[in-house]
Amino acid sequence: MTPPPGPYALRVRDVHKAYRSHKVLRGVSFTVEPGALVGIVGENGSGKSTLLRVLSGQIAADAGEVERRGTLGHCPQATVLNDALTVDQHLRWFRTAYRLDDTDRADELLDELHFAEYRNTRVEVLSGGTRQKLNLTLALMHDPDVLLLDEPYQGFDWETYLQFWDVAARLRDRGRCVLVVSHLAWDAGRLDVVHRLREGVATPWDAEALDARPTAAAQRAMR
Ligand SMILES: Nc1ncnc2c1ncn2[C@@H]1O[C@H](COP(=O)(O)OP(=O)(O)OP(=O)(O)O)[C@@H](O)[C@H]1O
Repeated sequence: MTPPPGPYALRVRDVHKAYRSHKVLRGVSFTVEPGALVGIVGENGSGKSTLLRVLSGQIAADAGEVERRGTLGHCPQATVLNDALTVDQHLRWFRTAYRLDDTDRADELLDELHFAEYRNTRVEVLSGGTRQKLNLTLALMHDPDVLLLDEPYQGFDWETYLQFWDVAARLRDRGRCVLVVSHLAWDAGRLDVVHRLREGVATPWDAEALDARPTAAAQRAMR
């Protein structure tokens, strides 16, 4: 497939990835422009996390090309945190790793995602949802150009889930490329473009065809 001309933040061309004989990605191609909020959906096991790991460079594709313009923020599904450190210690650690002058952006995110009260709490005693908020903050605090977020709101309460989408929309409005892995049908209405992974390839998905509103039962399940 020939990608469309023009500016892009992320260009994926004919990416293949197998685990031994299990062919998970069998020719994934798409292009994401700067300033786009894009969803990757698909059933469990369809290869969404594998695709994000390939896009982030965490694992190598067997074939195909990934071109990325600008800095990367990757929020993996499994949190990579140090139990012995507090939230603040994580922020200082990542400030150094990212070579930032301050933690201003992280401080904003602590407020926006409602977990500033845990600044001095060690990760080992944080709830799963709060760990995930820290995981997401660490992926966003250097204001990267391309964001790869693998179900970043896992364990969030409903208010914080909504807040996450506000944060993602503002990043998109500031020209960032935001890619969100989701298996929740009701997220589709919040996304500019949705790619569905099935049988190893990505195809555009018509969000209009879905009822993008969560049911009351679904909202309760998120609490
Ligand atoms: N390191 C690995 N070694 C072998 N098989 C793997 C590995 N990682 C993933 N798989 C397999 O590859 C397939 C795709 O997995 P992946 O985690 O990418 O799917 P997913 O769409 O993200 O699933 P989910 O919605 O459950 O998170 C699955 O069948 C999984 O068992």
